[in-house]
Amino acid sequence: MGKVITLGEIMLRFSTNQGTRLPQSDKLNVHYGGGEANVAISLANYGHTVSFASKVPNNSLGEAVKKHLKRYGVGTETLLFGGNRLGTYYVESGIGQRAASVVYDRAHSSFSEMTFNEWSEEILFSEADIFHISGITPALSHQWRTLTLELMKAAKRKCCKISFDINYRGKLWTQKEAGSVLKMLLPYVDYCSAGYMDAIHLLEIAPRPEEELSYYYKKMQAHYPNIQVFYSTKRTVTSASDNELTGTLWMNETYYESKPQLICPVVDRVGGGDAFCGGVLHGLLTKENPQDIIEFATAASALKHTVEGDCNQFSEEEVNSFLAAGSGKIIR
Ligand SMILES: O=C(O)C(=O)C[C@H](O)[C@H](O)CO
Repeated sequence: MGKVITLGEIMLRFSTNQGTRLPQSDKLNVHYGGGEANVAISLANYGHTVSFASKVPNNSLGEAVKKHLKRYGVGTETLLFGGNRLGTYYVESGIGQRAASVVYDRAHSSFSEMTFNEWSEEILFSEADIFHISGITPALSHQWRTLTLELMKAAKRKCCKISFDINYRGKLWTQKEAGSVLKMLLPYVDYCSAGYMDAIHLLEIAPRPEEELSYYYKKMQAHYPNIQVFYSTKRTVTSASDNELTGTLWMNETYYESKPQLICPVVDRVGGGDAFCGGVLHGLLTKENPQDIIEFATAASALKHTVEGDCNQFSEEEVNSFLAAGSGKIIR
């Protein structure tokens, strides 16, 4: 097992019940969300030593975040307290052909207003194998663009592998802004979650509709030869409650695809990408065979779609038995 540090913003998430729009809701379900916190929880579920670095207000909401992370076995020694508020976001659940939609209310949060590195490099990266961060963080402020780069460089000095999920969020910044920041960050990355939309719209790789995903991975690696592993999912969406998910991986200059996983019905898609990322990182830390890595990560993501909330709720054993049994079986 390995030691992993993930860093990012954690938020309170409020979501409607299916079939209810936000403006008509008089009750909302409460969960925690945040891409990097979700990855930390997946890895803790699989038995890794993992700590989450963030900043939350020094009040009972911040204390509740700490309890949430501890409940899953995520280390909180790098969770800072201070600042003004805990970011929140609202999810209007999708149903049938109507997609889910998100409203962020995270301006002036304790994390987004950080202006300098408040962590000690020693504490943050000591004995860590992987430092995981995502494109959501540099989207939060100009200061975070500089800080993300600084932290990546510091992690490299400590010989950590850098894992980066592009996680483009169009409600936080434009493609142009994201593209120019990515150019600065990607030279430090070892493992990258990026799909063909990222390649075309953010990394300026000319679209070639006749080409498969492997073409884009090859092109991205030609631009960034430091990145050893690329991965993403291909999703066939038949409706908001019915998806087929295929995991893809570029590793050792070879393209791998998982068998497709049918998710029917989709209970909650949010966090599916983080569960996939957690599965890939777990695979990179523990598995030899790239095909096994991508099968595990895709199954982990498929399972996440069956539960409410952003976090993966399944252990390594449960993901493996889902893989072995296939969907739709009773486990006795
Ligand atoms: O969108 C964000 O900024 C979040 O981190 C919220 C969710 O947890 C995330 O999108 C899931 O990947």
